[in-house]
Amino acid sequence: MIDTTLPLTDLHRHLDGNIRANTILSLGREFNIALPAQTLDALIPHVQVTSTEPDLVSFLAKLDWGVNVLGSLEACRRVAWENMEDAALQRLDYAELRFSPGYMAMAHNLPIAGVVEAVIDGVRQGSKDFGVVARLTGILSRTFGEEACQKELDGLLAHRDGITALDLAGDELGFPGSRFREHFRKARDVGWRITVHAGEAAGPESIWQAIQELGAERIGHGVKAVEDPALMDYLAKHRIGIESCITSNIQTSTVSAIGVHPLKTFLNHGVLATINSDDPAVQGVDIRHEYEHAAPAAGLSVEQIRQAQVNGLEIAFLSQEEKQALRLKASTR
Ligand SMILES: O=c1[nH]cnc2c1ncn2[C@@H]1O[C@H](CO)[C@@H](O)[C@H]1O
Ligand SMILES: [Zn+2]
Repeated sequence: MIDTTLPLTDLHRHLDGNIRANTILSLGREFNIALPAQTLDALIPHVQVTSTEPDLVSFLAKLDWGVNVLGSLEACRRVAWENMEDAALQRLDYAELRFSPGYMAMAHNLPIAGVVEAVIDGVRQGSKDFGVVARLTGILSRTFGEEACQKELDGLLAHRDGITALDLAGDELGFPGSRFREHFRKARDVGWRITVHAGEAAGPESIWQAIQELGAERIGHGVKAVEDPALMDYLAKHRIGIESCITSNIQTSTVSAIGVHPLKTFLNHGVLATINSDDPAVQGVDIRHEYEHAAPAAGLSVEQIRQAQVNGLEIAFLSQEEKQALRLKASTR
């Protein structure tokens, strides 16, 4: 189902939602952190979603052990580098990795700007070592409020050249985008691209808000857009990309069953929708699973899956020249 003559992209992957269970064990030992289990098998249920969670916030709690073991900046660098190794193992040509430096810094009170620097460094090194093109998106974790997000933004701005875009993630219902207008104005002022998690836990109004007030050029999840025909038309007309993450949407109970996932509706409507992973290690899936199993189960035809793959490069935060280089590489392998 993956067309190997086209670049394979993953535009929506949380680097801090993709910390290997084995690495959690190893860092737990290194920093003497009492983990809920000492063996891989026993740890899995604590760090991985094994069935559907009742809502987004319960799902997000599964990411906590991964960041709780980040006891040093070197640990942050390590998980960033391992994310690039994972990207290569999954045969990605292009990975957009996102991370919340404030969330990663929290448990051990690490300097936020230091976390940003360590992640940039780990991803750069990994990109070289494994030959996968990567870009980084900074996340403001809305769950911790406006002030914490301002500190997070400052840390990201301290290394602005290593960052391509800004995103807003976390508890969408409790912390609406309207609280973060100023943060995103600053991000646009320094020339960052904008993508926002919206229409996942909240309704279509949250997607309108992200576009009109935060300047979102792409939307993470956006599942609730199908409830608003005018929004569907707007997304298609203005080429606002949708980063769909099918398995994630089932596990967070955002979508009630895989057969009714709206990705095929987006594609039928001419929306630039794409297939992505979200938090692979926490979900127990990878991008290939999303293309080969989740997308067909969500009712996508072979042609629609191919269209989603084409869209992945189309809406990537890359220049036309960078996209063309990736197309050429894929078409001649
Ligand atoms: O599916 C998701 N929806 C909303 N927020 C998410 C999702 N997965 C992870 N995060 C959030 O992203 C930050 C870490 O990168 C954290 O704020 C985490 O809660
Ligand atoms: Zn996400």
